[in-house]
Amino acid sequence: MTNFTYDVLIIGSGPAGESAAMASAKAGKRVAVVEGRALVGGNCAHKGTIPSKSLRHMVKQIIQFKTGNLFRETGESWRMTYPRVLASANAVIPKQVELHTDFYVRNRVKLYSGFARFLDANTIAINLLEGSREEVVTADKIIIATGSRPYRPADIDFDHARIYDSDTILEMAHTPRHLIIYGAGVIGCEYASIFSGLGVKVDLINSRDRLLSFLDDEISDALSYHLRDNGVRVRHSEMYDKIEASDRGVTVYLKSGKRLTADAILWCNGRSGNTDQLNLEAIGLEPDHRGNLAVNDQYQTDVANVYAVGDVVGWPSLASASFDQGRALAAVILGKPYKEVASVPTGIYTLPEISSVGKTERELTEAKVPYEVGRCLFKNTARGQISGEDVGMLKLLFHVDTGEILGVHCFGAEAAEIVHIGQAIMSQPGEGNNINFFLNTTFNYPTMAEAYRLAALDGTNRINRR
Ligand SMILES: Cc1cc2nc3c(=O)[nH]c(=O)nc-3n(C[C@H](O)[C@H](O)[C@H](O)COP(=O)(O)OP(=O)(O)OC[C@H]3O[C@@H](n4cnc5c(N)ncnc54)[C@H](O)[C@@H]3O)c2cc1C
Ligand SMILES: NC(=O)c1ccc[n+]([C@@H]2O[C@H](COP(=O)([O-])OP(=O)(O)OC[C@H]3O[C@@H](n4cnc5c(N)ncnc54)[C@H](O)[C@@H]3O)[C@@H](O)[C@H]2O)c1
Repeated sequence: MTNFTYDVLIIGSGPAGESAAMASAKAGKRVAVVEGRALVGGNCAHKGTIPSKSLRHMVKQIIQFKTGNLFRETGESWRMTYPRVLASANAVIPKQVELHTDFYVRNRVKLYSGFARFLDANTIAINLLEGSREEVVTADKIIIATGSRPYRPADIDFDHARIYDSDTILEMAHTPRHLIIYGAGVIGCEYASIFSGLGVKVDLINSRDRLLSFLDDEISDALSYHLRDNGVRVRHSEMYDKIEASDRGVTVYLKSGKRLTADAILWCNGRSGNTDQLNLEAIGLEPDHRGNLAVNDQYQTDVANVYAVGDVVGWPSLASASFDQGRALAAVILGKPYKEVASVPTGIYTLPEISSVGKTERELTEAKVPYEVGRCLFKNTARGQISGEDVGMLKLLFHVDTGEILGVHCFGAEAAEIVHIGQAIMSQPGEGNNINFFLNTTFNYPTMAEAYRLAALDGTNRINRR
């Protein structure tokens, strides 16, 4: 048998790479991780999930402060600058790095700081960040967990000071008065909430005819309403023709003939898998046009000992799923039972927050499933009234005949948290998944979770009235 330097070598220290590394190391494998950045945590900690969620948290605090009864009485009027809020938000990144670095140290995982590329299916050359040296290592199994980056079309000048993507927006050193956000996917909608919350005038340009069309229609409609209510100008079914930037501003020429001018533009239209620097030709792997790699249900690529997890395999491109994919892959490698990551809840940190799990009304209608809807408006919960966070709704979709919960859709305060109650019940086997759970269980009061009881009562009352 060949004597490799490592049993498992992982390229990338984001959630996918880290969880694969930890699970392999805990099982006694000799594990190494190669990370192109000087610090671990991946784009998740440095550019994506963590900084954007931290920014959003700060903005939410500012809004609460400005709109809270007590503070409003003081009559103070002030504006927070984006750089000031960003600096505060970014304080979480070093904490994340410290936490995650410790995981590698404690689990004796060798960390290489440098860029990895394949020499052959078992051999990696690492261009070390320190000393511009190259080191060559071998491994029995190699995991590609290199994540993704913002897609940058060639006709847009991303070097211009007024043109940002979701990475470079974290370096913007001023507060624009007017921002165009091009691309109304999850990232675009979240940043539209952040900037409108800071009082920036936002135009959100969507190439499709509704926002986040994978959501339940009612929730997507609610998001459109509330973004508009917060001052965002949402423009559907628009595509750019060209984008011009000058010292005075940036202009987006739309294919519809419209012309929008603002102080800056944030490009949020799609991401590409980080595969172009891996020298994949050396092992005969070819990514798709978005830079993503195809894998089978064991996260194995077309090269038997080379696997891929996280954003680089495409859907669902979430930190939450990436952690689980890494762990599932380690189980595959260790020959243990594993569960492919297939059902993932949605948690979208717009203002208001959105979360869902299971089927939408549209999907159930198309599949001809007889279902009923139970709703609870947060303004009708004691907790919503006390906290003042009374915008929002919990919606339960359940089978008319069996009571099986088929979908949970929520927007408003703590939506991404409370959806997990429904998710836990939906994952119970057999009759354990039933709307009656919420009628026969005593919840703490006053809580947002009480919304489940109220929604279940609403839904079952509709059926009982028939
Ligand atoms: C703005 C934004 C907000 C987001 N918000 C959320 C959210 O709220 N919830 C959620 O679940 N997900 C969210 N996501 C998605 C989430 O960040 C990603 O799904 C997650 O980071 C993917 O993890 P990963 O391990 O695949 O890779 P990444 O986190 O992308 O990390 C990959 C790492 O590989 C390294 N690397 C790349 N190539 C090489 C190489 N050749 N050699 C060595 N190292 C290399 C990179 O430097 C990077 O550190 C968000 C993403 C963005 C952009
Ligand atoms: N809270 C969260 O969970 C969260 C937050 C931010 C990002 N993310 C992850 O990051 C990923 C990237 O987010 P994003 O907002 O850049 O991408 P996205 O896939 O949501 O879409 C971005 C924009 O590109 C458009 N688009 C995408 N594919 C298209 C196609 N085939 N044809 C035409 N237009 C298309 C969309 O309509 C949208 O306007 C998401 O898939 C998401 O999983 C998650």
